[in-house]
Amino acid sequence: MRTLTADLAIIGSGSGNSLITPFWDDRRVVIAERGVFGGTCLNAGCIPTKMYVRPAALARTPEEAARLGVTMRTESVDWPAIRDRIFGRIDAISAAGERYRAEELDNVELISQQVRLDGTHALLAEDGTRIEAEQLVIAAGSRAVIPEIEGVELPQVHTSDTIMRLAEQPRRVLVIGGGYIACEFAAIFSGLGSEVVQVVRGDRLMRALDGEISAAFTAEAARQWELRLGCVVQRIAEAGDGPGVVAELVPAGAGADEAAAERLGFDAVLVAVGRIPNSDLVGAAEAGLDLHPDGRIAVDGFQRVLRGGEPVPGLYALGDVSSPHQLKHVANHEARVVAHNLEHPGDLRASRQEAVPAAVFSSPELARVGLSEEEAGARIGAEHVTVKTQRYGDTAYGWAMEDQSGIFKVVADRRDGRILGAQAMGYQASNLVQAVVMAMSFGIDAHRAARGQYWIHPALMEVVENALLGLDVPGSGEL
Ligand SMILES: Cc1cc2nc3c(=O)[nH]c(=O)nc-3n(C[C@H](O)[C@H](O)[C@H](O)COP(=O)(O)OP(=O)(O)OC[C@H]3O[C@@H](n4cnc5c(N)ncnc54)[C@H](O)[C@@H]3O)c2cc1C
Ligand SMILES: NC(=O)c1ccc[n+]([C@@H]2O[C@H](COP(=O)([O-])OP(=O)(O)OC[C@H]3O[C@@H](n4cnc5c(N)ncnc54)[C@H](O)[C@@H]3O)[C@@H](O)[C@H]2O)c1
Repeated sequence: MRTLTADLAIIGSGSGNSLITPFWDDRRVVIAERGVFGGTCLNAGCIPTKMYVRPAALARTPEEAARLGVTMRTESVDWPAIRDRIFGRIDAISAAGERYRAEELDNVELISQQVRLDGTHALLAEDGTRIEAEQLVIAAGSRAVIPEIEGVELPQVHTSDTIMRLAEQPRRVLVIGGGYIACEFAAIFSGLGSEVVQVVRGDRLMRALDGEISAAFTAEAARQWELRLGCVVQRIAEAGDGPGVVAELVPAGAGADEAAAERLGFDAVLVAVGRIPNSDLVGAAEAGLDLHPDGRIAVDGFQRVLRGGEPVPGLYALGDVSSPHQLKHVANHEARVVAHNLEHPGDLRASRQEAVPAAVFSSPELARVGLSEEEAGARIGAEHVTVKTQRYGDTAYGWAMEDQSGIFKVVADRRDGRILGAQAMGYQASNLVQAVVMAMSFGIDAHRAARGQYWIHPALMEVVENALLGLDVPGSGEL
């Protein structure tokens, strides 16, 4: 059995890879990766999905153009060309990153295997290699939940890991789920011209969002692709007469019912019903680490892993394996915090928990930060909450776009004007929400944010200005 000793050992080459700063040049580092080098965001997450979102949005352009008096037509979509452009770039970045770590740095050893904790400061690889480390970081990410549906193991059934690499664009796609991944892929495939059926257990999409935004988004989605709300897939089977599958849909809660089942044919199925932390793959429970009920590794404010409620010195976790957010910008931030704490154990920094934004790059785009109206009411009492929902269509740029659906909702405490959150649906929603992220992060109240700066006229950002001006907060109405 080989034993390696290291100053730092890292599980996971996603956000974990960024921990290897110049500080470690004269120290020994081991990084373990069981899958493709570079992690989820690069290889199968944020980056390739958004590289599909853009061509899908372009393919939808004729609809908007028609409202503005311009006649356009999307002639065709070349799926293999789109796919190869995306993965031609991504696969090369992943391979170069792996080569750099494996071959070009004398102080870093890449273990391309699954590793498990052996206690809190050692790892065991599949080939028996033992790695003893003074400090250790668990950055093992999360993986797709596979629902218990008969036929889910068929090759036509995909997760987000595989669906983007299909050889051909599917003519008909079944999307199971109503969250981030399902809503992004439903928009991608429908934009590119596939027939999409999205099956959701509940009565609306993106239920985690503000009720008003999620209801408006559900209506917009239903206009663009087929939505089956209050429905579940009870079985998927080979079609028999071709390469596709047949899926049986039944009302949610109905139980197995042959007679009530509706049978629909598809070329591909995407299951997107959530992601679970990879704490089991690293043997976190066996090592005695504290776990949340959803399987996340428990950490303190400095990202130190907890064991029996106490931080384990020199053991950190970051990203999807420990975060409730499962977002890349959160994993990146936590990696910067952990990088600092590894290098300065006597001067620990805490990770930021406030004003965490997120966007869903669907059609239309969605974005959020902070509390929804319902959450704010529960937190400070509904009587103290003031909200404003600003329609894009009631601003100058909204007229230019002839926008019919965009909305930007902001929530504040009417007593002191503190901004509590914002949610948006529409063109560039993710960029618009960033203005509120900035105000919340730097403690700028709603009136100051609206009136304490210039807003470029007639930019789309005036949607945010008008939303802030519409709140009933101290100072509102003043020039
Ligand atoms: C389809 C999709 C789209 C997304 N889009 C966005 C987006 O637009 N914006 C956004 O903010 N977030 C998005 N996300 C979420 C984002 O990708 C994740 O939050 C982020 O990548 C998590 O980073 P991480 O470093 O925690 O984990 P990862 O990047 O997943 O890295 C963990 C690595 O650890 C490895 N590993 C696990 N266990 C072991 C073990 N025992 N031994 C060795 N190696 C191990 C894994 O193979 C993996 O490579 C998306 C996710 C998906 C799936
Ligand atoms: N743009 C982004 O930032 C982005 C994009 C994709 C993914 N992500 C991250 O990845 C995470 C995982 O994405 P996701 O879409 O898989 O999860 P999600 O939690 O966003 O949505 C899961 C959906 O599946 C449904 N569901 C759960 N169990 C089910 C079952 N057994 N049968 C049918 N439906 C079921 C839920 O009701 C929900 O609609 C997200 O929460 C997000 O943090 C982020």
